[in-house]
Amino acid sequence: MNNLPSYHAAVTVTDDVVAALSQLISRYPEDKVFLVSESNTTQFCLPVLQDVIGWEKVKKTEVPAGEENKKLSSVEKIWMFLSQNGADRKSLVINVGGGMLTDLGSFAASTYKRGMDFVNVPTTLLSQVDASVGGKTGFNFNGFKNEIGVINQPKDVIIDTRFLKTIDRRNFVSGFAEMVKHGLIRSADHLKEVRNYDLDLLNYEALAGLIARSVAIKDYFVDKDPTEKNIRKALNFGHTIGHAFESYAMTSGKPILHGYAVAYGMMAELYLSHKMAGLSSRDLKELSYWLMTIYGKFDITSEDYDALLSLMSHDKKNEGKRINFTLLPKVGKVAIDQDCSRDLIIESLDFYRNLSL
Ligand SMILES: NC(=O)c1ccc[n+]([C@@H]2O[C@H](COP(=O)([O-])OP(=O)(O)OC[C@H]3O[C@@H](n4cnc5c(N)ncnc54)[C@H](O)[C@@H]3O)[C@@H](O)[C@H]2O)c1
Ligand SMILES: O=C(O)C(=O)C[C@@H](O)[C@H](O)[C@H](O)COP(=O)(O)O
Ligand SMILES: [Zn+2]
Repeated sequence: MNNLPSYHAAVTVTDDVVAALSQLISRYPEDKVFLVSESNTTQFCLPVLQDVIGWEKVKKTEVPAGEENKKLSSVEKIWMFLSQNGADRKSLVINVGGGMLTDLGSFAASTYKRGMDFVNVPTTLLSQVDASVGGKTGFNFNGFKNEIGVINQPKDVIIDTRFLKTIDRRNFVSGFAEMVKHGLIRSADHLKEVRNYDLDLLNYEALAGLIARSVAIKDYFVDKDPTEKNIRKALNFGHTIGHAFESYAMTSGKPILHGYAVAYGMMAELYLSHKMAGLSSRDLKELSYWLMTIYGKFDITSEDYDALLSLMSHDKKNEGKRINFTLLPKVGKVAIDQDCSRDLIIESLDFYRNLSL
């Protein structure tokens, strides 16, 4: 078990989630521990936790799975469960799921009676390397990604790669995109080891170390700027355009996974990095092409540009009417608070659309 250095929350990468959770639960009154899962993690993940000490006393609820359920009514269901089962400010919520679930459950715990302790047990690659760590919580609202939320740190994050053995390939590859992002924004060496990871072989032993180093990069930025006033925006590379793709796909009835949306966003924002921040044309071509070989493309036409630009204008990093980006002068270096013009964003969407194998 290795505890990564952290700001408020321990981040524990372990091969024994049962022992880690048993130890944490023992610190709370036995009738004050509550568990939130979703339909898939109830099926695939809760059986792993049956031997947690005190498990039979843990009160459990379940919300429907899927990004489309990362919404207010799911939060209300969790609040009602907590309220009807005697949760109080000294209670603990255990969130067992991917990023959709940990965002929802963390928000519900952070707002119930103005806040109770919660621990995240991430069960997807994306949540293990990104979503469960750093305290961003919340849900989608009015067609915008993470429109409602707070930043509030978990008491602990318990990462056990055994949960990853039941996620499907597309969701594995989705999480891989955030690992690529961590390499791009912080470390050429980490990017190299991520790119060398064989997505067809899936070596879980090697993966645990990769996850620990990826989470450490997220931890580095969160530790420096927990409330995203400046350098934490590095973690948002690919997201100004990526979130617009994700929201647009959702409303057009053909949802795309978050990591795929981020990969498409990174392809376009690499172009902006070249034009605005000095990324070499060699790196632009090589990196955008490599991403496309893994993620393919999200089909858009120039007819979609106005809707996409409107979605980008809602990005939470924006100030006034300017659309704010985090860009990449080179691999391992970021340039935050880069405002890009409408025309240049359209150029980046043209670049993205013209990418081909
Ligand atoms: N708070 C943050 O810092 C942060 C960071 C990145 C992403 N996010 C959010 O996270 C969400 C994406 O997270 P995700 O990719 O984990 O999606 P997800 O939580 O929807 O999980 C993906 C799919 O895998 C299923 N699943 C989860 N664990 C499983 C397991 N062990 N075995 C089998 N199936 C399993 C889920 O039911 C779902 O169908 C988005 O809403 C994104 O906005 C938040
Ligand atoms: O933790 C952060 O900060 C991030 O930006 C991590 C992102 O990967 C994640 O998708 C986050 O939810 C996006 O934040 P948002 O503020 O753009 O909604
Ligand atoms: Zn993300």
